[in-house]
Amino acid sequence: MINKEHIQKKLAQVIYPGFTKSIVDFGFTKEVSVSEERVSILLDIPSSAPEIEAQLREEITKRVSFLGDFQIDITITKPKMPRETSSHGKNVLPNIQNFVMVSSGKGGVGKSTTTVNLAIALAQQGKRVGLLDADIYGPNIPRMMGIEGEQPIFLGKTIKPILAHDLKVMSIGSLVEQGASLIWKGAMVTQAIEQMLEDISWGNLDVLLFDMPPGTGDAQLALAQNLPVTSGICVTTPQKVALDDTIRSMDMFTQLHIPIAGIVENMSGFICPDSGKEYDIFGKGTTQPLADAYQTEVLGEIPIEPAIREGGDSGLPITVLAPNCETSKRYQAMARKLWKKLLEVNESGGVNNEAIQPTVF
Ligand SMILES: Nc1ncnc2c1ncn2[C@@H]1O[C@H](COP(=O)(O)OP(=O)(O)OP(=O)(O)O)[C@@H](O)[C@H]1O
Repeated sequence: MINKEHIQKKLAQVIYPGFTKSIVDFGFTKEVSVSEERVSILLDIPSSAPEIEAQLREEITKRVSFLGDFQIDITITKPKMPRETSSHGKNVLPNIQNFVMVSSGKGGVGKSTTTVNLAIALAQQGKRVGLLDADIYGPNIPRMMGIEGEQPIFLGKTIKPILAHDLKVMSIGSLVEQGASLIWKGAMVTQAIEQMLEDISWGNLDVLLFDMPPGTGDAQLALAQNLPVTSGICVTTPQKVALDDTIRSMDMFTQLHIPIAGIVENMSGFICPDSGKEYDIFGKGTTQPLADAYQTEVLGEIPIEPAIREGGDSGLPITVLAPNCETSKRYQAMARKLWKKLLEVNESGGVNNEAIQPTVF
């Protein structure tokens, strides 16, 4: 007679579509019950895509029916499909359900580090994630993701993103000659962003994150004009001198009609690796009043941690190298908050970028 453990073993062989981990490793199997002639399985998955549900049903039925002749009831709960009308205006990437713009008021605050770890945390939670490095003035995502020097594959006119740590990744750094983009201004930036959006074949994704150049410039405007950006995140550090730049960044989201998901306070305190004690080096908790002023939240406080820098330099981000450490848990919590916000934006009617389209004289 088969029991729950037999079924669990079979479910542990079912790989979640598009990933390398199983539905059991992801924690998507919520209940398994077995009676004489019936097996009931309850799954809770993070994707609303019908093809994922269909693939899972087929794969589970195939594996479990191998154990004997009984009825298999599979219940799958999933987030609601975003309404077709949830976004209005121009959208050049309709196969992607959500777009997240990660910005910072100034350079060097840890914007790329945050984007990479947040994207990985979302993928670890079973989302189909893409990461586009649109930082034309300092594209460093390839190094951080361990794909430096890897050449993108061209399929006719389109470019295939590179797969790394369960993400689809593409960087402007992989597409233009080193240093060439440093002198781009105005229309050239707009053109480059538009070209990148058109040429990369992402396939179906739950979310695409953009690592933007620091500041509030042409790249941000070009992106928001071409896609209904579901949410914006501002990365900052706790020093008071960063405040004005952060305000500019938040105002930009408002002007571009981008719903703000929240602020990330990076380099917030220092956790001593020897004692585990936390010290305030640049300060800590200073961004909460700003979040309140913009009626948003602090998505997370990430401490200064040597492993974060080492992870960035070696191509093994901390969320991959040490997924259970305190900092990785904070990135995980941040990913959950972001996902909740994206669902809320879609539920409440989505985003409209019509008002920011270029005016034709
Ligand atoms: N919390 C942290 N603890 C330790 N090091 C960090 C932390 N956050 C970022 N760093 C390191 O700081 C440096 C700058 O980070 P990063 O490149 O992410 O910043 P950025 O804001 O994207 O910069 P840019 O403006 O050049 O794009 C990197 O070496 C990174 O590894």
